[in-house]
Amino acid sequence: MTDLSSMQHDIPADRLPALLAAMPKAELHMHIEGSLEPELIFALAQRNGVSIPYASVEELRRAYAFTNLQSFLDIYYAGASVLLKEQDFYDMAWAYLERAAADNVVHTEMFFDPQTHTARGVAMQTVIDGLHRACIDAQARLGVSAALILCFLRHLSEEDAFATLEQALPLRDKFIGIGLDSSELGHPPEKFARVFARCRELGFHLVAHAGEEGPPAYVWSALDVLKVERIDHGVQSTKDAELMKRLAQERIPLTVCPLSNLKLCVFPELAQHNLGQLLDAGLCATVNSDDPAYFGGYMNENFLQTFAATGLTAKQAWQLAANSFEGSFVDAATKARWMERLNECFAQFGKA
Ligand SMILES: Nc1ncnc2[nH]cnc12
Ligand SMILES: [Zn+2]
Repeated sequence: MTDLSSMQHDIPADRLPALLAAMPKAELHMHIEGSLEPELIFALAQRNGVSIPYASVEELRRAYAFTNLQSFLDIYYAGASVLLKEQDFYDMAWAYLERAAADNVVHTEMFFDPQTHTARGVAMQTVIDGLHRACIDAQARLGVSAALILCFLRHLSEEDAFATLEQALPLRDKFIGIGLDSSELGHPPEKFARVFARCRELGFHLVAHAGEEGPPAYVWSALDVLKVERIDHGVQSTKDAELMKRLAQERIPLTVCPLSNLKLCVFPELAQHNLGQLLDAGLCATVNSDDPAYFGGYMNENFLQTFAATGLTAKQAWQLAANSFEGSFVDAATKARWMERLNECFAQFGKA
């Protein structure tokens, strides 16, 4: 039997960046529309004859200076306006999946925001078919398993969420879960109590953004009212000791996104990020990219920059990867296989 705890300590500090890049990992929190790179936005705008209010890729990239979540969302929704055809959704997802494979992501659960597209007259089927086809190809051609989670936009009404669910139900075999995203403050989870109850009856996995900018109370109500299985972000939970105890005891996964938190000014510096505190308290915290095209990094960049800034260790790297498998919506046998790959990777680095 391998002595894992000594193996995790035996990795020399100068090998940590290579280990972070090489270790197998799952991504549980990324918005596929947030993977649209400026170059692809321009290419799709030209292909579809859509005009965008930026003269060049550089000018668009310069606009990515955010002060909070809303300042980002305004640009993010504008960027998504170039997506019209099934092939557009496929191309966007495929570009992300290739990047994920390069970062040794073995499994990804991708959020999508159908209301952003159906409000512009794009059919639900166009959105889901394009994304789903990329997921199928990712398994076959990249060896990456990929699944979709449909998110309701919380700045819109519950009635709109119900209508969106109705439109998506004929395609229910193509997504595994339901999430809640967009402007958090002023839109508490309980606004969506009834539609989440319906999604639960239908057998979907449930997640929600909570405690990104919003208070710990939103994390409580995501758990108790919406009955979600994971909390997206959740970094504000450290302000509530009772909540921290509950999250640790129930091993509720928190899908933390360090570069997103930095770019949206949730933390003033990456060095002040509370990821280490969440791990030390025994929470099932994970690292994720959120909207990688907008926040300056995909998975490995999130790991590398966060570890460099906060001094997290190889043992914590192992814990984060293990947490990502634990928190994923796959069967136990698949999780066990990924854990073996993770341990093999650490054993290799321990020897080198
Ligand atoms: N970080 C984030 N928070 C809430 N909604 C989002 N939609 C895309 N990224 C988001
Ligand atoms: Zn998010």
